[in-house]
Amino acid sequence: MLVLPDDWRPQGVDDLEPGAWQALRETDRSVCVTAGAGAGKTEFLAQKAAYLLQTGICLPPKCILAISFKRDAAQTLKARVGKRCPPDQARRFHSLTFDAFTKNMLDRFRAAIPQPFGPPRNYEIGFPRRDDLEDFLTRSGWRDIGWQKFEKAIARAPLPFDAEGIPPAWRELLHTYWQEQLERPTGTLLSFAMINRLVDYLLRENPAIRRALQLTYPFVFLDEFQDTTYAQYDLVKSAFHGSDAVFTAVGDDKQRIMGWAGAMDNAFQEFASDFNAVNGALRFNWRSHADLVAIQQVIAERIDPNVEDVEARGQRAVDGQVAALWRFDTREQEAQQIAAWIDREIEHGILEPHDCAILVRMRADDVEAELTDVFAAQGLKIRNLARSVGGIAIQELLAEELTGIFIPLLRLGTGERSPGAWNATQEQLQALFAIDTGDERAQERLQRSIEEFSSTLRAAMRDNEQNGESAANVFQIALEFVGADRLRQAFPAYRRDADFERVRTGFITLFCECAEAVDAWSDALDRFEGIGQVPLMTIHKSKGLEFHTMIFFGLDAQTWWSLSPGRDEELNSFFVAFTRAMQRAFFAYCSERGQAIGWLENMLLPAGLERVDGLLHLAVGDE
Ligand SMILES: Nc1ncnc2c1ncn2[C@@H]1O[C@H](COP(=O)(O)OP(=O)(O)OP(=O)(O)O)[C@@H](O)[C@H]1O
Repeated sequence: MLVLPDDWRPQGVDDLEPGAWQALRETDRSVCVTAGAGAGKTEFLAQKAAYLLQTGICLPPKCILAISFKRDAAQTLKARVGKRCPPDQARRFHSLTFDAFTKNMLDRFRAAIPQPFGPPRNYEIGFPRRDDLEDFLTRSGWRDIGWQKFEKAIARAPLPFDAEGIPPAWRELLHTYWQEQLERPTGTLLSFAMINRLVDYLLRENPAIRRALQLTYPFVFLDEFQDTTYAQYDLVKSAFHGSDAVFTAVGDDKQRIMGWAGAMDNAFQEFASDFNAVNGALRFNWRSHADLVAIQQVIAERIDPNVEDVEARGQRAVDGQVAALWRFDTREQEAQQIAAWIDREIEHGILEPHDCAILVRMRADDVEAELTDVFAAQGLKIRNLARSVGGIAIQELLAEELTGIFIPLLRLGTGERSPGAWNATQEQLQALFAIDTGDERAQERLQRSIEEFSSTLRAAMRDNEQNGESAANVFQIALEFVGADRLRQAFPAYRRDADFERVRTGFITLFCECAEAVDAWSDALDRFEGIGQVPLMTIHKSKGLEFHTMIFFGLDAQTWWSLSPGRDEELNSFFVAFTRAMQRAFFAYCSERGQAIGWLENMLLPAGLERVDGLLHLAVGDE
């Protein structure tokens, strides 16, 4: 059932701000929306997708392509549209990361890439390190140019290097590098930067593929546009420039943290001029309350003295300090008192463990080792999202399609009532088995097969002792029910063996580990998802997330050595992390580890933050 555009209302939220309404109704020409942290950019894109699909402005078989930078951002967007639109509409919303989009294109149209650049089907994906590039440059007699400059040239130079402006000697160097990677005796090795160049070449050389892409996607969303690299932007232009595609680009210059990786200096201006886009702006912050927003603005002004005022829409739900600098004498004291503080907050019903994130500058594994026992003594469990399980980081694994399908599916076997898991399974399998929502008989058949599956799974979980072996077995039952082939066909990201195996192995590894650690299957699945655990992550990986309370851990001059004025991106990263807090943000450091960061204190103390020496008075339960 379609809705008239004038009758359409946002779903899941009461309303949108005026700027968002304007940008949502802009469906004939491209629009470029700038907005600060928590302004609801992701939410706005989800609402705009619902608007286009539910009003029929984007009618079948046309689809919307949404490109994000991070896997969790792409997943969040997809989930929000999935919640608001019936499956046959939600299926036409394709939310992918930039890398997933280019890799899908390569895997589908590899054969159309002109030789000698077309890679074989079984290429491997690699992340060349400094040593690899320096080794190549040394062998080629070009060491003096520096590996970083060469890395940039690989990422930027359009294939087949015949563009004006590329000097002949560079052409030869790049060509030799590509040939080496394509013809390695152990198999072709491509980086995502190279995949981008291949797809850009593919689109420039094949008007029919380009046209098909344009016909499929009359609407294209670009999330976190501030981090678009020159190479990614070239590819967007190769794919859509000159077409009727209507773009909606959203972003925030203050959250630009990928300059080191080649992000454009002035992405918004270039985009607005190339795609004749109108500008829009969002002024609200729905995430954080006014007291936190006031501090955010102090940091924002450091990044951009002309920053616009923001209207805080979050409601303050806590008493006492919402931000402070916590100073400790020793590391032991620091860990113990923070654990005691979190425990007390949980006891008072202010927090759930997973609402309180611990953010570190780097080396989350070391911090995990440092905190685990101290937290355990307090009855708390740390969930290190950066930890790798079977070759994939837990944070990445949790955002995988496979995880999204198998967690609710496995919950059906635990014997606990879970309408959420049942509905999620039904919706996902409906999409996976391509069942039409109007086909009642097919729906009934699906229902029956889910019932049969859940009783088989229940028996397997009930009749076997819960351990790693039985967990692997239970996962296998679920995989056979869904069908590995079907799954891999439905998700292009899993088509190559290596990609599917990496995720499958990661899932089994973590699931087995969780099954060993607790006694009930439902607890194992909760543990897998991080429910009831205190998340630990690096500030870089906090982008796009939000938490009730955040504790920046080890915020001393040594650990955060690079966070200094003049290092714009470090300040931007810090701003991104700080703006994840809905209610409170604390900065902890201890004298044993290093000095306080002077410039940070100089910025935050005048903004109203206090320095608190130790938290002992709080840990004993005093209010
Ligand atoms: N119109 C709205 N009404 C109420 N809540 C909203 C609205 N828009 C967004 N929110 C809520 O505000 C929070 C921030 O929204 P969202 O994640 O979309 O912001 P964002 O601009 O993408 O954030 P950031 O760039 O800081 O990651 C979320 O919890 C979201 O549910």
